[in-house]
Amino acid sequence: MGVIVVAAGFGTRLGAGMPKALVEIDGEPMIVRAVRNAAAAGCTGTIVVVAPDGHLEQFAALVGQRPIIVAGGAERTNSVAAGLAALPPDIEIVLVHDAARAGAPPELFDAVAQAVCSGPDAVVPGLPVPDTIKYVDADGTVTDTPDRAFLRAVQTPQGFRRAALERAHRSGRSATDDAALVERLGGRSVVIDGDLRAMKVTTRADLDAVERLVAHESAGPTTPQTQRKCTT
Ligand SMILES: Nc1ccn([C@@H]2O[C@H](COP(=O)(O)OP(=O)(O)OP(=O)(O)O)[C@@H](O)[C@H]2O)c(=O)n1
Ligand SMILES: C[C@](O)(CO)[C@H](O)COP(=O)(O)O
Repeated sequence: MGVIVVAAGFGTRLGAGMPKALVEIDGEPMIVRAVRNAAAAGCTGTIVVVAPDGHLEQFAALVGQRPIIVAGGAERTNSVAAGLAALPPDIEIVLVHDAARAGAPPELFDAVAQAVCSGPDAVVPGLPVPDTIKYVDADGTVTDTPDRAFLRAVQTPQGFRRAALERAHRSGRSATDDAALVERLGGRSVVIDGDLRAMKVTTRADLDAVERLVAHESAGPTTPQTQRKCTT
């Protein structure tokens, strides 16, 4: 299995004055934490890190020898495509992960990989949505209130049959997640249980929340970060 860790965004909404993947959580850059968690999953073979153009050497020094490092593009979709192009040809299952979700644990990578092996084109971890969601039109008039029992807030890593992901990227479309590209071409995409630790750092408030989550975890019993067995 290959894992593409997209880390080429600049983190405008966080406003840290550096690429977001270099911002530290508990004293460790997000890219280091994300790659360590991906590498600890038993199913992981090749790792590709997609870094901001102009920062490749800096990222290579942080993540060590194992990952392949490539430059990203203007949009997240372009960065995923760059990572996909760098994967060795024999890899058939691909996970796409945001460095901004650095706390996603190794067991989530393995759960996604195993679910892909059971048949669908795309597998997405997701959590129930606690708020009531409204569809609104341009002037704010509510056009619908979907039943939240059928809604999930989706995370990464998202897993794919490589052929389905490549086909989706060849469509030339853009989307905020890769599964949507697969779904638009009629691919079967399924949601499995997500994990709170995979929350995304977008704003300063998110970074503070993740720091609190990590502090809370390190105060309790720890999960050993040993190499896990892959059953796919
Ligand atoms: N051109 C881009 C844009 C985003 N990403 C990556 O996609 C993930 C999710 O994107 P987001 O959280 O929106 O990150 P940024 O684009 O950095 O944030 P912002 O929109 O605030 O600038 C991040 O790990 C980010 O590094 C990427 O590799 N290439
Ligand atoms: C892929 C993603 O993390 C799933 O929730 C999300 O869609 C990324 O969106 P962003 O706007 O690039 O943060």
